[in-house]
Amino acid sequence: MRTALLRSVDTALRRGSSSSHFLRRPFSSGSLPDRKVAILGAAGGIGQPLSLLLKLNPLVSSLSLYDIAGTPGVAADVSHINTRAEVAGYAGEDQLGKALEGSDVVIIPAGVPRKPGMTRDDLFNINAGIVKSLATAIAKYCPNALVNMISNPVNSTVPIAAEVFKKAGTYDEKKLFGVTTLDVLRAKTFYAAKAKVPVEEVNVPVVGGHAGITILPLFSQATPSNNSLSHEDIKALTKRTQDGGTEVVEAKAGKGSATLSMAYAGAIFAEACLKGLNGVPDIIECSFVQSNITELPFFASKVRLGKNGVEEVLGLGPLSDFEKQGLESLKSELKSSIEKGIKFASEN
Ligand SMILES: NC(=O)c1ccc[n+]([C@@H]2O[C@H](COP(=O)([O-])OP(=O)(O)OC[C@H]3O[C@@H](n4cnc5c(N)ncnc54)[C@H](O)[C@@H]3O)[C@@H](O)[C@H]2O)c1
Ligand SMILES: O=C(O)C[C@H](O)C(=O)O
Repeated sequence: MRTALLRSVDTALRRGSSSSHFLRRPFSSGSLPDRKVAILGAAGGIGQPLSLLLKLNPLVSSLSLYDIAGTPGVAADVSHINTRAEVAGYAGEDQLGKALEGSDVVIIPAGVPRKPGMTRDDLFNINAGIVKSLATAIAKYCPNALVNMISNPVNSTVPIAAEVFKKAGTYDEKKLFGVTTLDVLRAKTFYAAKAKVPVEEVNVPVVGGHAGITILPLFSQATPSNNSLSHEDIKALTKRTQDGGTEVVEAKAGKGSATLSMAYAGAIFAEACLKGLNGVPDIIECSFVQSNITELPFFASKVRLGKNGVEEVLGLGPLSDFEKQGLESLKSELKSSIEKGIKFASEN
């Protein structure tokens, strides 16, 4: 029973991403380099399942779980799982340095989630300060780590972190990522159901940013293609992907936003970063990064990951007229969210 369960989890996880290999058994960690991953906000709704998924990942040798409180319990719990990663829990600001020291990848799901009726930007006032203080500590204790920003509003928190790193003299644009993987998972899931194609084979790039209309799925590039989808179908799929976060917030009715699907998305993206660091070729994921593929200074698109983080920001590829229109419409909102983050970091 246990073996059958593990096998089906394994298959599901591996199918979720072409690059994912969680739980592949048997695995040998003998030839894998040591990699420390820190999760900031590890006791939260995303942090806990994300800690579990990373404990299951053989690429992780050291898992550092930090939060303002509650992390010793989470760490003790996941540490009993018989996988490679050594787990340590750190609680409170005086332990943040220790949690971060030596990290190769830092994942940040720290901050408040939405309630029904709120936009992601409504979280700015609380989360901007949290992200700023955590970025300040990263600049001090692990300036070379790849930073995976999950905390919302991602369109502003990534520019905030960039400004903090610039001020500290540690900014490397190749090492800062807004995690938009959940948008990609949603686009794949919704497309597969509508196009009636096997979900594990689907690929759909999602570009732009991570809020409302700034989330732009490129269904014209979806594979396997399905030419029988109408313009109305594509419009509906686009809207559902853009509103995916809100769909979960409303269903949870005041108990937060996506946590389980986000933990899975965060684990996929962190694994892609680790594979890139380890020199595995052709690791490509969408992410919100410093970019010059449009006139905006940060933009989500496909990026190739390598030993130093972003190896190449890939272009948008051919867009349908509907997508071209979506791209033009998202620019002003995305620009002002980016500027809001930069302004906050420079004034505070
Ligand atoms: N990028 C995405 O696609 C995506 C998806 C889902 C949620 N999110 C965002 O992720 C964030 C977290 O969501 P959640 O559901 O896990 O919330 P949560 O409230 O369940 O957990 C957040 C955790 O952050 C901790 N925290 C607060 N301040 C901290 C600090 N200074 N240092 C360390 N930890 C701190 C809290 O103690 C808590 O444990 C929210 O901002 C949410 O909007 C982003
Ligand atoms: O929607 C939210 O507030 C959380 C997250 O950004 C999501 O897309 O699920």
